[in-house]
Amino acid sequence: MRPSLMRSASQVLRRRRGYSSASGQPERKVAILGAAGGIGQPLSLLMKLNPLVSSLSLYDIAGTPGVAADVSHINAPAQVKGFMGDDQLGEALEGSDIVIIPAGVPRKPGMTRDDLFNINAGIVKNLCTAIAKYCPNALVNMISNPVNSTVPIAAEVFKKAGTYDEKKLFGVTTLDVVRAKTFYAGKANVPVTDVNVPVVGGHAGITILPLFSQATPATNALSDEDIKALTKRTQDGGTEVVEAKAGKGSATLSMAYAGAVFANACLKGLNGVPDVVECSFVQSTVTELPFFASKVKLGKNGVEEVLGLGQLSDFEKEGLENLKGELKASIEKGIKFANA
Ligand SMILES: NC(=O)C1=CN([C@@H]2O[C@H](COP(=O)(O)OP(=O)(O)OC[C@H]3O[C@@H](n4cnc5c(N)ncnc54)[C@H](O)[C@@H]3O)[C@@H](O)[C@H]2O)C=CC1
Ligand SMILES: O=C([O-])CC(=O)C(=O)O
Repeated sequence: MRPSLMRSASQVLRRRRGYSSASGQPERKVAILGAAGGIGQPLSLLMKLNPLVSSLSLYDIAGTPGVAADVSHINAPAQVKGFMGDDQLGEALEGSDIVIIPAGVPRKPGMTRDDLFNINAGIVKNLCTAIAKYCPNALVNMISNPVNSTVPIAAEVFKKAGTYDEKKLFGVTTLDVVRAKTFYAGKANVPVTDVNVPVVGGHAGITILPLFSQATPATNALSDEDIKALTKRTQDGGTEVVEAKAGKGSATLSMAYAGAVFANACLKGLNGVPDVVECSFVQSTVTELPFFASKVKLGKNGVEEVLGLGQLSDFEKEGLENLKGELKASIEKGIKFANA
């Protein structure tokens, strides 16, 4: 066969198997729910730029035609489509490999993440009901706060629909890791791009537990007081941004970055790249709590393995015990809401 004919035959075969002819990567559809919001817009941009994405579906209750038209002009491979309103939610979701959810209201100064529960719990419940119907096999990346409750809500909705797979539901806590890395690098005076810090627990106040004793590159330049201050700054990172924005919302740009990092890790896992590990808030047996954030190995079906906590310092052991009460209450609040 002529080389050009051989090439086109293999392209047809790849397309039939769901492979993109151009890149040799599997076709991957990513949907973003809340795509016209403060996080949604820069996250849409970053996902359009991700070469692993072949189809990008941008859904919101308003504003998505403009965002989709804008992002679609970027000369990157992903095909972009905008969807607006309930009527178009099904089409937006159908065939999705990953659904990222940054839909809902953000904090204003003086509020806790739990103060968002009353509005965001209902939004997440409705969106997850649609996910169960239109793309029950998708990985779900939950960004909407309070994550400590919205993830259990999603799990309950999926259980009721008979579609729950604990390997496919993730609370996105990557921003805590991003912050811990940045703050550690600044204090330890090491190159930020080399830094790794696991962050475990949950995603609110003291439930955010960075494990600086496991940070790499290791340093002995930090005192116990330094570690305490770094821990507190990581736990209060969201509030630092909320206060600086003075009523105009919470972290959007750093969150879009973190959301894109986590979605990219999920895509790599789905595509069979080995040893992809990120921290995430998932169904867990690492502690006695039913959901917990820790390092997670990502694979072709989502969670391949929930990794343990490793060796903790006394300060971290104390932090772990102190966070359990609040985290348990937030999880139970979500479960109760979903079953009401
Ligand atoms: N997990 C994390 O680390 C972080 C989570 N967040 C959370 O992300 C959420 C979104 O934050 P922002 O983008 O700043 O808020 P935003 O208000 O700028 O955008 C939210 C978007 O959600 C949309 N929306 C509302 N109801 C919807 C529905 N039923 N279906 C689809 N879209 C809907 C709105 O139209 C809006 O475009 C908040 O709950 C915030 O607390 C924010 C930062 C970090
Ligand atoms: O603080 C907030 O409300 C938003 C958030 O979750 C974060 O920035 O970590």
